[in-house]
Amino acid sequence: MLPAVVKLCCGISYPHLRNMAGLQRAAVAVIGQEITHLQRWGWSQHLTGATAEFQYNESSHEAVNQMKDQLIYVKQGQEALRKATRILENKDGWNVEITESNGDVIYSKVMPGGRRVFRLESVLEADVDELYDILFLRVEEMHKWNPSIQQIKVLKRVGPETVVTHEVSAQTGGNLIGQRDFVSVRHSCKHKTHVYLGGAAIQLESFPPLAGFVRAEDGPTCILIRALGAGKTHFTWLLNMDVKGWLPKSIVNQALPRAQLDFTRHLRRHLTANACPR
Ligand SMILES: CC(C)CCC[C@@H](C)[C@H]1CC[C@H]2[C@@H]3CC=C4C[C@@H](O)CC[C@]4(C)[C@H]3CC[C@]12C
Repeated sequence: MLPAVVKLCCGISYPHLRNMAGLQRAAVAVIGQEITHLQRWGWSQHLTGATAEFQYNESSHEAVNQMKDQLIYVKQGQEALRKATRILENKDGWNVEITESNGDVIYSKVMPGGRRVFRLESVLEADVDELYDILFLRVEEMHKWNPSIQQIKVLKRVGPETVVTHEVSAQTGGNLIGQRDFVSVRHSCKHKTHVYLGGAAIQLESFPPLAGFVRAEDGPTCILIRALGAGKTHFTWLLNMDVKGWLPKSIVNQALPRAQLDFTRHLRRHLTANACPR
């Protein structure tokens, strides 16, 4: 019962909870209560002190530490989403960058510190669940329909709403920036009529930059999908990327909105190819 409650509380699937002895379960219970508390009141500072008041033995130590790690990823994902939505909510300073004949518009804005971020607004012929499935649940299949991506691998499934991913962009002809790889935490927040997909670059000791690759940083970023009815959705994508490497700003600021238009074009094509006959 208890492991199930903890799993429900934090959305973490953790197989060896099932085999825990009394004291270990009690340690987990303390964390479970803490998680419930954090979820109720918002994530607060006391995450690192979550288990401090409880004495647990050696064998449960590792399990508890792993749970703490997982909580940290969830917290990072939530923070990325919060920061990215704050950028989107601030309506000041956005300029139209590109207007497409299909109605897609890309706006851009210079953030304090000088980085230009891009916001794509688009209407897609798909429902919220379908896009959630394609963009979050089947993230590893993205390279199959999007030639800008060489590979996406889920490194850690932290829970149903949070994953840690390794992404490699493709070396395509028109890509002036060159191939990049990213390690990110991706966090989703799904409701019936809207979905938030947030993400941010993270450092993983177990996954240092690969030789021959420039490790770029994506985020804080988010995609917001909103149902419009009649099988249509509004798609907002904040692209906030540090591509790293030595590149003139003008090249980067041209390539990023291009990458957004390419992405949406491939996504539309994939949606049409997958459409069920009505
Ligand atoms: C211009 C060069 C450097 C990069 C081109 C490829 C870019 C557009 C690719 C590389 C990795 C990709 C991201 C990989 C994973 C996700 C998580 C998913 O839930 C929504 C889409 C999103 C956020 C992708 C958006 C497009 C993306 C940022």
